[in-house]
Amino acid sequence: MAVCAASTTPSLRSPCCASNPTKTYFGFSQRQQVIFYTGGRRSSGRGGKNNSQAFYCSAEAQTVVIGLAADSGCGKSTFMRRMTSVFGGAAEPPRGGNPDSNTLISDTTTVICLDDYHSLDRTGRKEKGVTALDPRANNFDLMYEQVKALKEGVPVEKPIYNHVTGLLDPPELIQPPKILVIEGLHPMYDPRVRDLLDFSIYLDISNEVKFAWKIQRDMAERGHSLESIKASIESRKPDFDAYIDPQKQYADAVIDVLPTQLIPDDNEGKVLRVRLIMKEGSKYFSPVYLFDEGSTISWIPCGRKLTCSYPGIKFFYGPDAYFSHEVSVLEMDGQFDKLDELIYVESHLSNISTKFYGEVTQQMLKHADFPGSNNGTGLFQTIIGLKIRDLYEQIITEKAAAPAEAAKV
Ligand SMILES: Nc1ncnc2c1ncn2[C@@H]1O[C@H](COP(=O)(O)OP(=O)(O)OP(=O)(O)O)[C@@H](O)[C@H]1O
Ligand SMILES: O=C(CO)[C@H](O)[C@H](O)COP(=O)(O)O
Repeated sequence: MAVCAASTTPSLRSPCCASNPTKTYFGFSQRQQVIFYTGGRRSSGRGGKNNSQAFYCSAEAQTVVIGLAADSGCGKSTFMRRMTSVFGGAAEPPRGGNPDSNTLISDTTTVICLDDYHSLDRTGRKEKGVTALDPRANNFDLMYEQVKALKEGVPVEKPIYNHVTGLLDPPELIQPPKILVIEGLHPMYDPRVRDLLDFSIYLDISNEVKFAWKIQRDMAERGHSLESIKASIESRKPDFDAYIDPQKQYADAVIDVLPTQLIPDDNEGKVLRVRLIMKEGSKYFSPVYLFDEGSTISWIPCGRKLTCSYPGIKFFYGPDAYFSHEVSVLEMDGQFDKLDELIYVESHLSNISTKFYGEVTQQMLKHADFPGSNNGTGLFQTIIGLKIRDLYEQIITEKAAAPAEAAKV
């Protein structure tokens, strides 16, 4: 069957669409299936009812879908910026659209924020006494339908949750990208959505570190008081524990961020111990390793090749079990003094899916101003970005080979 691919601009529509001229709607052919959303509204009050309608033709699966789960303020946006940068080109909100859109589009990737599937707006949640983390405040049916549609190459009209006003805004048109990233509180919560994911990541930020980051951002940058930050974290905790945290058991990779063990009783949260937990046995993802695959290794690289001031840097690598899954764990405790010396560490890591020697270091240097660039958060986010590129290329190569193989038979 010919692939009726939806392209980002009507003029670039694939020949099969062009040869089936029909009325266009919002700039794409009505022969394509479009999942419409009709629940958004600008006015205040209770959350709108979400409906969807499906139209016409089908398309073959073509979009690779990545899930990124984490609590609010835990580094999802920073991770996304690192990941999209691996594919080149800047990620920007949809051109000419809602200035408060949460979507980021680049040549290869589209990142949608799952906050857009809140079914209750801020007032609605307050009236019902539920947090945004509560599944009752989210429309999982629509999330499933729209992620499925995009994965199948079908554009959707996705709602927008406006973080400035706290309201549900009119929807925006999302075209199927090569790589769709769904980031937010619940990408792995609903089993139907989970099954659509080709790869999933969970950012597991320990309470101590989450608190330190919240203070840094919400107190220093947004003028919130210490008490209000504490109260906000406490009020979210029961729902976080019930609905968000359990998703980590489904992730292909978890970035676990903990206080350092190099400074006794550290409670500043500035020096971090970061663990990259990688599930074994995934078809398109083979874990990174240090020195020797499958061995257990402790490595202190400080010395002439890596400048390390107090408290130094310590790596660990080895096999482990995580929610009864076999995993490999790569850990880095401490921070780099000179980012360009990271090349020394990179040269001892294998399976990092780089295209040339030093690509990890180059990516890290490119974004030296991003939070976490001097520690394991930035390093592991960059490596996962490269692994996602590799996974995408494997899937695309396999799909391209499939018709040729079938023809041979
Ligand atoms: N690796 C890191 N090291 C230190 N601080 C970090 C790191 N990642 C994020 N932060 C801190 O957390 C804040 C939030 O980061 P970011 O905007 O990436 O998170 P988010 O999960 O997208 O947040 P939200 O969901 O609230 O938009 C940053 O402003 C920074 O203060
Ligand atoms: O947990 C969150 C995800 O980012 C937000 O708190 C949720 O989306 C509600 O947003 P707001 O606080 O702007 O009403």
